[in-house]
Amino acid sequence: MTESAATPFPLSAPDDDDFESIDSGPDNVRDILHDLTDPTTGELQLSERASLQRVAGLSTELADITEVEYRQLRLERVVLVGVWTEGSAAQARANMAELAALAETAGSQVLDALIQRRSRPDSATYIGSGKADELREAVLATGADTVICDGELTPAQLTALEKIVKVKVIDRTALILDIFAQHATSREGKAQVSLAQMEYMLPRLRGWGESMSRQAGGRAGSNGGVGLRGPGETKIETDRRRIRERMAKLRREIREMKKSRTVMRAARERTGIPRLTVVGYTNAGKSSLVNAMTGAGVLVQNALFATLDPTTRRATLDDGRAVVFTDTVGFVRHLPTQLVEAFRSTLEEVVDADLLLHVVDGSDPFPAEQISAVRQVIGEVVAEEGAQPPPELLVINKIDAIDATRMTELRGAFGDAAYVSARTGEGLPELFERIREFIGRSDIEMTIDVPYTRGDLVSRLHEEGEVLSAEHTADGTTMRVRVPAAFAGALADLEVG
Ligand SMILES: Nc1nc2c(ncn2[C@@H]2O[C@H](COP(=O)(O)OP(=O)(O)OP(=O)(O)O)[C@@H](O)[C@H]2O)c(=O)[nH]1
Ligand SMILES: [Mg+2]
Repeated sequence: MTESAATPFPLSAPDDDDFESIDSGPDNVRDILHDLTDPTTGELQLSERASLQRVAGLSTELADITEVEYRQLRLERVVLVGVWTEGSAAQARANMAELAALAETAGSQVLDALIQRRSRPDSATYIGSGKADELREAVLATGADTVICDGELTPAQLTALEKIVKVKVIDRTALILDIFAQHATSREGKAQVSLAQMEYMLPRLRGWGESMSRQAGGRAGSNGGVGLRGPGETKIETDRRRIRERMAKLRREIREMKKSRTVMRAARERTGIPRLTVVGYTNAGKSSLVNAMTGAGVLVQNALFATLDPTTRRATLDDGRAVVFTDTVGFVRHLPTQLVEAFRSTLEEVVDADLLLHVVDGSDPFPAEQISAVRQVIGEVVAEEGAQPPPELLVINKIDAIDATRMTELRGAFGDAAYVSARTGEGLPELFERIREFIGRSDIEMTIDVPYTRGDLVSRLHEEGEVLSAEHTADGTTMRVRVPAAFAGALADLEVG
């Protein structure tokens, strides 16, 4: 066994100050990784490189195999591979279709997809070794430059599989991180994604580091101490330390950004305007629904994770009452834990909501799976915050795209849901009615005397509550109102009788 072949990640020496000027953002992760992997300076002992050249059209891609995950990876021509451990064949196919959609969202062209049925992923190579040879065939036949596995692989599995297929192998986690890196727009979002990427990268650096130090030890005849250690190991130690430092800095920055967002949120809370947070699986139509309900220009795209930063929009219900909608990042099966962690502060919007509108793509073949994936993430976030989950209203969207039979099935499965089409507007009045009903539940009816000097209160009453009757007197207006409990407290002084 050639140890050198197990080293797909040569680490070269970037100058110390390369790390100083990095500011938050996926670009910088890219820079760091580029620095770490500059193929012109490092110990490129990858014997496979020679064999790669046999692959037509790949000669310009040679540098890529030695580069790490993320942006500098050209995810252009990919073969997908999955291990099907449970569920029906249709579900397994749907999972692969989702992986294909994710890959395309990241900018790749999917050339082929292979699934292996087995009770659990192979501990050494994820798919069995026979299948790995087949995968190699598929890579050769299609001229793919990357293999994407539908799962989270250990660093050792990635390395072992890469050795067999001889092109870059990445896993679902790296793919999702990549998409998030491309889509993050706010400073906070970018910082969070960078942090998640580094968290993902760190143990993988270690994995490669270990294989390199073994190799160096072998060459030196033993683990010969300082003078005889391989250059790779020392380098990796430095790199890891720098990445840790960078992560600590990012964490501090994120904490600061979070503070200012908390202030903004507290201001919103004080108004007492009901907060509706729109959650759901990626591509379910959350942003479309927010647009349809508020007329706001929220980004809609037939792409996964189009929305990464929560957007808040105000809308007015039929009775004149104001509500605030927050559109959130979509969820997906096996959302990488690094990302759940990174987006925890953003997902706090979820915990704080008065009502969750859980949007579901009614045209998806397995809506129940999407629903449980979303609920699982919400459950984690809520548990972490030590809070109670807010009440949830299921909203089955895209009913324009399904036939009557499907509709009946859905109604059978999710009887209590609201059925809408953000596209055609069908069902939206009923949805508004459901929201109104919900919001009205905690209302308190009272009669108050509002002095003429309190014009501000009158507009607030219309916005946050309902004015049932108003009668003008010499000093002001006597009003019968229905208001949220929080607001009722502030009106106690004015209450009549
Ligand atoms: N047929 C149909 N398509 C819809 C409907 N609502 C949304 N879509 C489409 O579904 C795709 C995703 O819509 P978005 O609103 O971006 O979905 P999202 O849930 O915000 O997605 P992410 O932000 O990526 O998680 C777009 O192509 C929309 O045009 C609908 O009611 N009917
Ligand atoms: Mg969206």
